[in-house]
Amino acid sequence: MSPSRSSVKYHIIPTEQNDGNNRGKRTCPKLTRYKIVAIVSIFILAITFVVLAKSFNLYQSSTCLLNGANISGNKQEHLHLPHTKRRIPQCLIIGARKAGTRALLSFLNIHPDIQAVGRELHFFDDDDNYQLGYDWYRKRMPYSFKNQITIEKTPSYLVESVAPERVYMMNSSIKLILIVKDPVLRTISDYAQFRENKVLRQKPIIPFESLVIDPETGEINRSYNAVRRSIYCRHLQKWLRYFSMDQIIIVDGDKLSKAPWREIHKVEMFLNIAHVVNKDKFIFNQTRGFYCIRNEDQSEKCLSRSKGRKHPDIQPWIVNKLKEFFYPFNEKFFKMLDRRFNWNDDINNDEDENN
Ligand SMILES: Nc1ncnc2c1ncn2[C@@H]1O[C@H](COP(=O)(O)OS(=O)(=O)O)[C@@H](OP(=O)(O)O)[C@H]1O
Repeated sequence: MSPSRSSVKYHIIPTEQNDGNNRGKRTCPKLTRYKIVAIVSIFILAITFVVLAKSFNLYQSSTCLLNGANISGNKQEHLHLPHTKRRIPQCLIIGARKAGTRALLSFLNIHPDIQAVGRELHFFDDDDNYQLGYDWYRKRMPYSFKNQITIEKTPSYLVESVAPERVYMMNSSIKLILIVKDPVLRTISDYAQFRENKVLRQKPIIPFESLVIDPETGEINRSYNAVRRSIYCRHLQKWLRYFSMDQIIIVDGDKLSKAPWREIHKVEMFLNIAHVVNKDKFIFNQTRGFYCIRNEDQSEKCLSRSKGRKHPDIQPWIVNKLKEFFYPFNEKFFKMLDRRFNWNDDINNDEDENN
């Protein structure tokens, strides 16, 4: 006989939820609440840890860039770390063109207290750029911490007459770096660049002689830009109308090629920053004939191929003529600095300064 529906008895099986006093209520026992609090706390701690680790990592990688990987590029310019902002430079490399300005900037940029602008911004010498204002200029600076010095280099600032006053109006206490090399070598280097550009564009090459020698007088052509740029005393004079000599450091470009750490040490002192860029930071590259930056992994970072290019052979009589020509200007320059360079050492020139 099959049991009738009404006679079947169903028993409720007690469960955790519907058992005893707690029947029908969702409760959270004390232990579980603690568990939740603990899990949430661990989660928050983990997130904090990840955020901290990330910013530390970012800082490390930016230091790495500063420590050498950034010789010709300007990668860190785009790194916007917390507490950094773009600042108007507190220091400028004003020239001289072809004297080693790029090497100087790149080597200084190894220093953690320095942020260098990779590009030449031509702000103070180019009217169109200057019209764009300080904000345009500032926006082209790399991000920097408060304690870091921003440096910009544009070698034509040295020779463009408008530049000193404009720089002074922006910051009268700015620090200026002028790197110079033997004016004869500098003139030839200037020509070598001009010549290479012609070759690359497949344009006719004008010989050095026809540019540097005035065909009418047979003397040095003073209006040839490569010559004009090497008359350092004239350009420095214009800067000294606005700035005192203790705001300007003169770097020896010839020495910078041979032992960069020595010249950089002088600049570190001038900028009141610790001596960091020592000999260990460089490797001599035999093929290039120049020092390159030693990266942390011991690899080297050299300047681009446009630096240290082969110079054309210049006839000795032209070289001698150039030496004689620059002699009095060099003497004047040495007097202004109260310091001599060896550029005039092999010349017997009894003439008084006549320029
Ligand atoms: N370490 C290192 N590597 C390569 N080149 C070096 C270095 N140190 C100094 N120099 C010299 O720098 C010269 C180029 O000068 P600038 O950088 O001022 O040139 S520019 O005005 O920016 O075009 C360049 O001139 P050239 O040799 O005529 O090419 C070099 O002599």
